[in-house]
Amino acid sequence: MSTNFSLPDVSDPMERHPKAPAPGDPFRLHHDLCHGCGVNAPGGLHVTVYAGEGFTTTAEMKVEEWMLGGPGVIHGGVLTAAFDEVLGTTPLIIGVPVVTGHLEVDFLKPIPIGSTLHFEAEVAAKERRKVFVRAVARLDDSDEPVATASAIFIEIDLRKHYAKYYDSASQSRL
Ligand SMILES: CCCCCCCCCCCCCCCC(=O)SCCNC(=O)CCNC(=O)[C@H](O)C(C)(C)COP(=O)(O)OP(=O)(O)OC[C@H]1O[C@@H](n2cnc3c(N)ncnc32)[C@H](O)[C@@H]1OP(=O)(O)O
Repeated sequence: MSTNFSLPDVSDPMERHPKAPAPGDPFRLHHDLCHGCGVNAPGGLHVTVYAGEGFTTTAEMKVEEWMLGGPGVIHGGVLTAAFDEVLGTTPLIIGVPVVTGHLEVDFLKPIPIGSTLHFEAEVAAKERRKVFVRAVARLDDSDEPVATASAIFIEIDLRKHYAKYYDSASQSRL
């Protein structure tokens, strides 16, 4: 399948899930070995995503030496993984567990090792099982975006989707 990020003309109605964290509160870890958020993931990003107002979220990530790509700057794949985590957690604000179907990243500025990235994301629309999410990343000393990302996530039945791969998937928390 070949896809572009293109918002539907009309979104399905969306509501903040009653069990979504309050603005400023973190989403609970979904798996302790998750490369994005897991506290026990070897070489993981250890990103915590926080609920914002409405359908928005925020997150931060310290850009560490091991994330290096070009000399002194972050690797594009590491940044993409961070976006995947932030964007992929955001649909939980409407109570929808998802997997990534399509992810686009625009790399706008070099991102130095030692800086801190600040992410803001929002669910922009939902159409049937597709959830459209956008995000922007900025550095702590600037309002200027250094990268943006857009993604189409696909709603899944967690137990069915992961049953074949990991029989305790049903124990993961949302
Ligand atoms: C262990 C426990 C974990 C617990 C978790 C909790 C959640 C907490 C989140 C934390 C944050 C994680 C953040 C990281 C998230 C990843 O990185 S997930 C890992 C990477 N992604 C994957 O592995 C997905 C692999 N792909 C697949 O499994 C299947 O292709 C999919 C995506 C489930 C779709 O298959 P399907 O269910 O058969 O869907 P299908 O009926 O073909 O299509 C349904 C709709 O989606 C559209 N669609 C399908 N594929 C695509 C695509 N690639 N692009 C665009 N649209 C698509 C179709 O066009 C269709 O649209 P409409 O016809 O309604 O317009």
